Amino acid sequence: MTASPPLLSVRGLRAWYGAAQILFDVDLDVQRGEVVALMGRNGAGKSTTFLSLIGLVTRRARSATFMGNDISSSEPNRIARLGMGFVPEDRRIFTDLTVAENLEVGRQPPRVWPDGTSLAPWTPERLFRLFPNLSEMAGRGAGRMSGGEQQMLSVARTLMGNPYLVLLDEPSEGIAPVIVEQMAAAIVELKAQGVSILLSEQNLYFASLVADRTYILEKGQIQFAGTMAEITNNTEKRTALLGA
Ligand SMILES: Nc1ncnc2c1ncn2[C@@H]1O[C@H](COP(=O)(O)OP(=O)(O)OP(=O)(O)O)[C@@H](O)[C@H]1O
Repeated sequence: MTASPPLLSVRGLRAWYGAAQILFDVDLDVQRGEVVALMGRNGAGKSTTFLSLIGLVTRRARSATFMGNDISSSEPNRIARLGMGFVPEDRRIFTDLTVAENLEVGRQPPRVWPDGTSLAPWTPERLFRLFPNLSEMAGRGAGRMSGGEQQMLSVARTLMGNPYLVLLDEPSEGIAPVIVEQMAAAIVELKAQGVSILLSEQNLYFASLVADRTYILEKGQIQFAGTMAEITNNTEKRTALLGA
């Protein structure tokens, strides 16, 4: 039996803000069902990698495929329609809508994998089981939530789109430790339910809790690719690339 092609496969990804080149020949793959951590210090290029994948910055790639489709120069709305979900670092929830209304904004039709397996559609009820905090505040204005609760809502709203792959930008950043633990537990549960995730993360502890593999960026280049165990045991790389 041959291995199935990666869900996401990128080779030679470069990106620019104006004249400034930020990414240099980034290669990465995500297989169906994997949780992969894109790591690196502040300014290493993690968010820019995500923005490149969803088509929001100037980018070029030798090749970039998602679900077998060439996305190397696709518009953001096409990439979203193909089933790539994105949770931005700044969350972008609608603060004048309730939690339940925010979820409805994200709702998209159910999807079926090319092999015929269906993706169990996300509903508010199913998401409330994943994030019990949200269920207690379904009618609350989203502006009256803590940063961590807003982060959960942002993830939940993206899942309402039934994405094949979720890009999650710094899920643990700026939230209280107890919510960080809940977020990690939710990601582990999402993986158990078959959701594929590429997340960016600076915190090695958090990444070790949730991810199978990691790519570590430094100055816009991948400087390490391997399993979480490999980076945890590699003191030299860990210190040099993550200061951890
Ligand atoms: N809109 C922009 N215009 C110009 N340069 C930018 C812009 N956004 C980011 N940069 C630069 O691009 C580089 C990579 O930034 P990026 O936000 O991708 O890093 P990051 O790894 O996600 O870090 P952080 O954790 O701080 O978000 C940095 O040098 C940053 O200053």
